Amino acid sequence: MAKNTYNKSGNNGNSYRKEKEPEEKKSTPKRRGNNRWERMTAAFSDPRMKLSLGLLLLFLSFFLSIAFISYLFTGKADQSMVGSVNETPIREAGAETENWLGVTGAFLAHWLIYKWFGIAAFLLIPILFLGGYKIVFKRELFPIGRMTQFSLFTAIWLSSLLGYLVLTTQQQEWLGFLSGGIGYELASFSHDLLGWGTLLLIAFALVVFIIYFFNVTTIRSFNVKINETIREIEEAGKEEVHIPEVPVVVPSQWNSIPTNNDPDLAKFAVAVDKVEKIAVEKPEVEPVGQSMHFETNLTTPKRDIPRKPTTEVAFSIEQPNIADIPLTTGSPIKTEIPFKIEDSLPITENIPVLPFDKDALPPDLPNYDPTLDLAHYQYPSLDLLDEQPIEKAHVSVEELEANKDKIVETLGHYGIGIASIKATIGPTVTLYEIIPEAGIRISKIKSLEDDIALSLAALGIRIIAPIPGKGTIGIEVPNKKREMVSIKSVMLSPAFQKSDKDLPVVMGKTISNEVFVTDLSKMPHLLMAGATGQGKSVGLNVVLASLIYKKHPSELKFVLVDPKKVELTLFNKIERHFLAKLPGDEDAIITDTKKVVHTLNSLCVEMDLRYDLLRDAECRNLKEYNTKFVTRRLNPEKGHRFLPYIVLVVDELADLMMTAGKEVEQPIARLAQLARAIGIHLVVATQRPSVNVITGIIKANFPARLSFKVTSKIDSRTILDTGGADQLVGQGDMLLMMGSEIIRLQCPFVKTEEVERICDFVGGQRGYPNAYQLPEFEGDDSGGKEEIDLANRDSMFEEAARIIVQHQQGSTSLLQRRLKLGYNRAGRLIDQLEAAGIVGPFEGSKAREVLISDEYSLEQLLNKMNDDRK
Ligand SMILES: Nc1ncnc2c1ncn2[C@@H]1O[C@H](COP(=O)(O)OP(=O)(O)OP(=O)(O)O)[C@@H](O)[C@H]1O
Repeated sequence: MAKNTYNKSGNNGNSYRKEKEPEEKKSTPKRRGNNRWERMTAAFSDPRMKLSLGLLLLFLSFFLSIAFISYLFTGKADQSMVGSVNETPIREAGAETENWLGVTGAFLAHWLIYKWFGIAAFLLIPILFLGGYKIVFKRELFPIGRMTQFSLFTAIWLSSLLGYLVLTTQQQEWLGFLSGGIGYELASFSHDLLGWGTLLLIAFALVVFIIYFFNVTTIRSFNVKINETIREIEEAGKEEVHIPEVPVVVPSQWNSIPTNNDPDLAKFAVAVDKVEKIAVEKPEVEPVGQSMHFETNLTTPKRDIPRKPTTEVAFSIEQPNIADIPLTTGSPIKTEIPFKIEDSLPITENIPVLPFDKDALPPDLPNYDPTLDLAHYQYPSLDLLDEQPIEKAHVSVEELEANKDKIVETLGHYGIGIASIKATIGPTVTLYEIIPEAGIRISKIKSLEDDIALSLAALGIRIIAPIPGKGTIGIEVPNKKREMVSIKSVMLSPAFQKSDKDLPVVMGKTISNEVFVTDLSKMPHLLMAGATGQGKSVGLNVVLASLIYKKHPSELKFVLVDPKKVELTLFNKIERHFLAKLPGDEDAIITDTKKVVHTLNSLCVEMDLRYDLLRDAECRNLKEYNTKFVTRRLNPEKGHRFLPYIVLVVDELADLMMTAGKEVEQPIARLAQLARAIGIHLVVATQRPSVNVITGIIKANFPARLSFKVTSKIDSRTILDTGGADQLVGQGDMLLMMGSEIIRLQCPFVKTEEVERICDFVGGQRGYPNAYQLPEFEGDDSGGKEEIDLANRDSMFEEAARIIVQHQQGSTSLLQRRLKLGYNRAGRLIDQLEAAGIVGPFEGSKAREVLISDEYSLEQLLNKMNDDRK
């Protein structure tokens, strides 16, 4: 890895050295000769002089080229003239000379070729040309130093070789120009000493020159050099894009996204558009949260070099520390990459660094099918339910007329005139809708409710004044002979059969004999009340049966709480299909109050886990999340899983509230408040709808409330915020309040044997190996905490501390997920963190308070702990 160095002297070099003291500062006296030398160098540094010198060298190179070429043809003829040039007047000599460049051309060629280097003298020409070109055009066509070395060696070496040729052929007169005088003399001298060994010497000289010239150190690298040279030539048409050392800051929040094969390998991409991808192997990486550096060269064909910074560079980084980075969905990291192509391109603006989507799973995978684990599961059929004799509610014309007359008469006693009256016969009651004469106040009619009931001599008169959305006044009068609404009859209805609701529940029949199907996921929780024997247990069975009929075991789990210990035991049989329980518990149906508290808190933990998953997946609710999971857009290796709905059924809240009070109230309220989005729904029943059971906080979080007959108006108000439930006629006659609307319904009847048959049918099929496991909940009742020895800290203590502080959330489940730990170890870690003062004490279902606010303070604390241990 190249490191940026700097030069204290302030120049741009990469080396650091002391600058020499300026000569002037030395106190030695100046000599006169120095002045002349300075004037000369000053004259040569004059740009005009430089240009003239450069042109002179270029001129000489052309001059010699012509003179030398001419010499090859005229050299012989001019030889005698050159030999007698001192004795012959210059004009005469000029007239005799045949060289194209006159006496000077002939003279220079004769000396340089014939006398000195032979034809190797031609190698002087490129030296002169390159020197002149460099001075004139301020550009180097070829490294002039290397060219000079090459030319001088070759001139001597070639003339020696040719000299040896001339010598051994004894053709000096004819061939002497090939070797020149120097070559011939060297060859003669060597021949006298070595004989034909001269050739070996010449060959050896060539090898030594190559070694030095190409910087060869071994024979293998010699080959490599040649290959490199070949490659250099091949790459001559390419230009190099250099991306200098770039700091890429990995925020502490960002995730490592380990690969399947190599958990230590994290990948990042630098998007610069187009060009090609390049992988950088193992650049140095500093710890996460700080910066890492990489440097790379992009080689790309010249024509593809973008004028704008449009390159994509992908590089992989080995990060030994990255396995412990908390996994979160990372947003792109931005960094600045100065991007240069030989000064010709502008430096780029911000180039985003994007994480590779490793979340993306192979696109050709089919959708995930949650039902495949129990692919042969058979939904229960309606044949399991009893055929009920069709006993329609029978209200005779006489009964209708008599009731009508009584209503008109009773109201008449109180001065209320009736404009019109009509009757609708329901399964349990008949609704008389009346339109009073003009000027009658509705509140007056409502206040006469009891008097009218007395006059009609029947129980269960309910006055609805006015009927919402109709503007009429309703008087519900129980039928003398009521209709039994069988569960089979309502389940057979298209409203239930064709329902596409997420959690469809058939609630019963309305006053106008319509089957009423509701969606529990929309309710999203249901509070049920009713005096004993009025149909609550039947109602709960109807809810459970509806869901079992419509959902696959992979989509729905029940948590059943039955303090009465008898009502829900039938559902034990479907434990491995539809029930959820705490790990290690034998019974799936919870009857013990202490276990109820644990289970409720465990559901709160499950809720928190689910919220984390939804947040990671950037989904707003369970449906979106599951859709994303099914379509393979969530990676199971990151903890994502298909999330079934969980329906918590509590039969008899009153018992629990009496024995556990707040311990039960808090988690129920918390679940009711928050659990709707993550698919946990509550159905809570009580026979005592008093304010100490249905507390304000519980009531406020259950917008959907259902009441069977209750014993008093006060109870009715407690559950429904209005009277009316006390006027019901029992046996499944009920009022359902959803928001501000109250509907009277007849709950369907399901016998215990029918429920048993359904459970036998489901339970008789192959199920999951176990009930659905709820997360373990760490209660504060698990006996006194053992003394925590911080000297023997868990090996993951520091990582756990960092995660907790980074997220500012002291939760065991967070550690479980981030560190992939079992509950017990994560729990121990939390205890140690508490002992170390990093998190606060246990706070029920809420996450513990984090006492360290930032990572810096944490590191200080950790360092201190490490020092103490030493
Ligand atoms: N929907 C219904 N249709 C007809 N009869 C019903 C209906 N619901 C309940 N009954 C009758 O009322 C009886 C008592 O019902 P259920 O056991 O559901 O009452 P409960 O409210 O659960 O009482 P407890 O609180 O004592 O358990 C049933 O045995 C049945 O005869």
